[in-house]
Amino acid sequence: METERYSKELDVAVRLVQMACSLCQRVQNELVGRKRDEIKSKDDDSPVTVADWGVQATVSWVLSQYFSSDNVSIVAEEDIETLSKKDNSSLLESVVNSVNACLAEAPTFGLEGPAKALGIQEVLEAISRCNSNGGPKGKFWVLDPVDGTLGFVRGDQYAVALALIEDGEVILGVLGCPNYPMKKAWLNYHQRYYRLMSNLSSPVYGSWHKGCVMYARKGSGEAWMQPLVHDYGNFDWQNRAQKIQVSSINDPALATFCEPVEKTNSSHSFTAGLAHSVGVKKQPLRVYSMVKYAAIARGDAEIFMKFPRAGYKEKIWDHAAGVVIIQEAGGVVTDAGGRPLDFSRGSLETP
Ligand SMILES: Nc1ncnc2c1ncn2[C@@H]1O[C@H](COP(=O)(O)OS(=O)(=O)O)[C@@H](OP(=O)(O)O)[C@H]1O
Ligand SMILES: [Mg+2]
Ligand SMILES: [Mg+2]
Ligand SMILES: [Mg+2]
Repeated sequence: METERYSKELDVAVRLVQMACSLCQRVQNELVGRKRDEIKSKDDDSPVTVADWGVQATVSWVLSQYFSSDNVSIVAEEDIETLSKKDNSSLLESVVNSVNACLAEAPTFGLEGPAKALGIQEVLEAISRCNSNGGPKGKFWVLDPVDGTLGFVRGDQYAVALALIEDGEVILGVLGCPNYPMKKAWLNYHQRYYRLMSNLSSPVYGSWHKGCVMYARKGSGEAWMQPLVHDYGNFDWQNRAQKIQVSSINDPALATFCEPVEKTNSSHSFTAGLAHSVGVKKQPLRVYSMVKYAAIARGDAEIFMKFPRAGYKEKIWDHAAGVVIIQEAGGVVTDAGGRPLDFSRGSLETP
């Protein structure tokens, strides 16, 4: 039956993203509190952390356990170049520890972990196995282990994004948003609390803070959101899933648009001009990462605009999961020319 295709893939992917969110929460608490020396810069000056590598290793390892007969193919953001440098052995050790701590929790998420802890080589192999080139034919997973790493290291919003692509089409998308609560009102409460407490060096996210995981399967006409397992303990988290839909507001004067926090990632002046010209009056909602897609999918905002500077090529892992979730929640995603995003063009770019 058509609707049941990929149900195992979706089930494993949702559990896996839940588990990855738990890894990220642990690392974010440590980073924001203390271990700032474990934030590394990549060649383009963007940050990368134990969580980026740790999630990539964990997702890669679990997918290859569950779908080994499929010759799992994964396109993902990170590689092992920095981690393999002699000077970075303690960083590598932190990654291995975080992967093993995460996999040890696998049964809590209904997944099977390894019989014994993974060694350094196994972790490096799991990260570097995600080197597929993607392309127009066949099936491959796309992973952004931590999207919005800048938000992540600032103790703010970030997302774990996993998607499955077949013959150039996004079939499944799962978006974990550990700092994006199930209800928008809780976010406002959190932000007020954050401002009040911003002079504290310790993590500000208390146990009351709730994150969510969104997911959708292409063609199902449904998109779903569930709370983080980590926030609910092992209690009934799957039954707490709720359907989400994009906003029904179609008057630009009542609409809110989302955009990146960083001006260097998208021109704020260009979007302000565009918003003004179509009658948008409200202030933009600036949020790090694919949480912007999450905000649109459940109707917290109506429009998402991103216009990178000339020369920057968008990566498929920054969009795939978000696009299918928005579409199944009733929304539309296009490039600046009004065309659908093209996920068949290989690992490094959409048009
Ligand atoms: N120059 C430039 N222009 C456009 N986009 C860029 C650029 N540099 C990076 N990136 C990618 O954008 C991801 C974060 O983008 P956001 O749209 O969420 O921006 S922001 O964090 O809110 O400022 C971010 O994803 P992560 O690396 O996963 O954090 C980058 O892949
Ligand atoms: Mg990204
Ligand atoms: Mg990333
Ligand atoms: Mg990055």
